[in-house]
Amino acid sequence: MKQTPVTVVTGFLGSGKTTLISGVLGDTPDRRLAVLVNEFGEKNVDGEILRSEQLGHCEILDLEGGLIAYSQDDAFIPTLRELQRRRHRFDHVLIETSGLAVPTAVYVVLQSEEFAADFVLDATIAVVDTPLLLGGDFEAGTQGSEDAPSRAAVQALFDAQLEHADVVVLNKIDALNEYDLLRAEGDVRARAPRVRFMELAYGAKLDPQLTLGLHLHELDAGTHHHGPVRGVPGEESLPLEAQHLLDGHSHGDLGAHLHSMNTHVHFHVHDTGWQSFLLSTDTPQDPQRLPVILADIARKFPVLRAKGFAHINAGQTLTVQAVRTRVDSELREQAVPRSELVFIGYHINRKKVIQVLSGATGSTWE
Ligand SMILES: Nc1nc2c(ncn2[C@@H]2O[C@H](COP(=O)(O)OP(=O)(O)OP(=O)(O)O)[C@@H](O)[C@H]2O)c(=O)[nH]1
Repeated sequence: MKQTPVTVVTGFLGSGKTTLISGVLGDTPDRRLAVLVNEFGEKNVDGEILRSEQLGHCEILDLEGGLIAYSQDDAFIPTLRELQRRRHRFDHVLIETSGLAVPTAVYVVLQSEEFAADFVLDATIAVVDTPLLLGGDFEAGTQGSEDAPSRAAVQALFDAQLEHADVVVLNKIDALNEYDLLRAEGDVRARAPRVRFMELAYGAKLDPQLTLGLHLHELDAGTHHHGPVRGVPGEESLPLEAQHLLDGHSHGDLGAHLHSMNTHVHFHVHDTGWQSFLLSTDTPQDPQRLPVILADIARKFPVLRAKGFAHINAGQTLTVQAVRTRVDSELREQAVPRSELVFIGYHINRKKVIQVLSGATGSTWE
């Protein structure tokens, strides 16, 4: 049996990974897909969203616990093992990494003795929130300024995700003009010159042919190679002369492999500045007011992402998706027993968020 291709979808918090994957799943009814969703936070909202679309040809598996780790991983490795046993049932595996992860740990696990013969990396796709990129939100701030640590942490992660991508998808581009797109492409190329393809996703839609079955790493599968692809035409496809620039990601022997594991640990040591917490309440929420309140909270505190479900009444639920101060919400005819929102940010103060949220909504959040 051929190796099962694995596509890794990475991208910063709220860039549109789940939306994009959901579109790909909808467009590929003929493929049997397994989707592994890894979220940073106590609750897997993305997994629930994908499952709610009821796509019979896909199996959605949650990976709890934040970041996929190199070893002693109690979520990713057992799940992959489980998929390995049922490999004949799937044509392709998609892994959505958390918005705070760099996908190198996934590569190392895929290349390990246990999995290398059965799985092969197809491509790593990084999804970019283009308006935020153009707005300078992924730039480090002025040294000494109050938000400098948070901005530096955001930039480091954003750049690291791009650095490991084969394909970068410029997302949320619906309202952008050609000049903006060229500027965004230039910015990405300057940060990550080794990216192979740039794609534009209008309305978070991408042709599945540009997403699945790219075979960008197949020729290298036996040689533990995650660097430039040798099988794709064009000058970008040539291997880099200075392979050491790949920071341990292109290697043909075990020594280099071990080296790569060591050099990448720093990306996965959890930066304790990143925090996430789940707040919930039993009190029904006002669907008009809640989004306004959440935008206000993102203005007051370093909350970069908030998402979840709010209980409105016996028959209605508000799905809430906030990326910084931009809050999307949607009323659904579906009941949830209580409101649950996940907040993610850099050094956010849970108590202060509770205070403002409880005061503004007139409910006790805890
Ligand atoms: N306007 C616009 N909004 C989008 C687009 N793609 C995604 N969004 C919105 O962006 C928000 C975040 O989208 P998600 O798909 O949940 O992002 P994500 O990368 O999976 O988020 P995390 O897993 O939390 O990192 C949602 O409100 C989406 O509706 C797009 O192309 N245009």
